[in-house]
Amino acid sequence: MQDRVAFIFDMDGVIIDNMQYHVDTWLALFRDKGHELSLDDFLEKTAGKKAEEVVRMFLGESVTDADVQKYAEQKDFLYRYLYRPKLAPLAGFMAFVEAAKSAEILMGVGTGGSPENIEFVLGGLNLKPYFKTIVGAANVSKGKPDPEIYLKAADQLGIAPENCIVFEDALPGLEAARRAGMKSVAITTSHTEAEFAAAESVFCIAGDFTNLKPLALIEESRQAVL
Ligand SMILES: O=P(O)(O)OC[C@H]1O[C@@H](O)[C@H](O)[C@@H](O)[C@@H]1O
Repeated sequence: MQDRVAFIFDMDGVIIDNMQYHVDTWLALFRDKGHELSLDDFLEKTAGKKAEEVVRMFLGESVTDADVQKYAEQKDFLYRYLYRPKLAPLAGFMAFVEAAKSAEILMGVGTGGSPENIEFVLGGLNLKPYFKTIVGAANVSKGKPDPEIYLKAADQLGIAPENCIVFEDALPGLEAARRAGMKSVAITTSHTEAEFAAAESVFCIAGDFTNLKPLALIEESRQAVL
């Protein structure tokens, strides 16, 4: 009998297409603090990190812990305010998780998002019942590309890392999956297909979930030699 497989979904950029809102609100926050950032690679540097890590990355160690917390909350409040009217699952996602549920595939979420942002997305879209575990920024000491988020999710699902398939849109997230020993499906909401060329854990690239079928994907991951 073949080992049981689990799906672990990144949240932002995979379950919903919102990463531009995170970028815009981060840049607004830093502008407000006197730092005009116009980095092409902002997303690559920050996606999937804990918000506190992102604040420290650009404002340094001189900021107090209380201010780091306050700035992260200000940015996330603005993000939720701006993104709320657009809140919707990525195309095909609902049918995909319904099919995975019918096939009794265990599912979890591994995100760098805060508890408030997780509730906003997964609570707001009534998605929480699909997931046996939801690991977020508050549950780990390090955000992506550290593998801690994905390893913790695998552990809570009770599935060995090599039998977990990660769904990711961000390069640090794919690196986290690789370091966790997991294969990945790359979703092109934040990057082009070409930008995933060096991502070693990726066995499948898709724009959204419309053409993805859970059991076919598991078969494809088993055949993939990475
Ligand atoms: O893509 P993930 O892991 O769901 O990460 C979401 C996080 O990604 C980071 O880039 C943002 O700065 C956070 O604010 C956001 O919550």
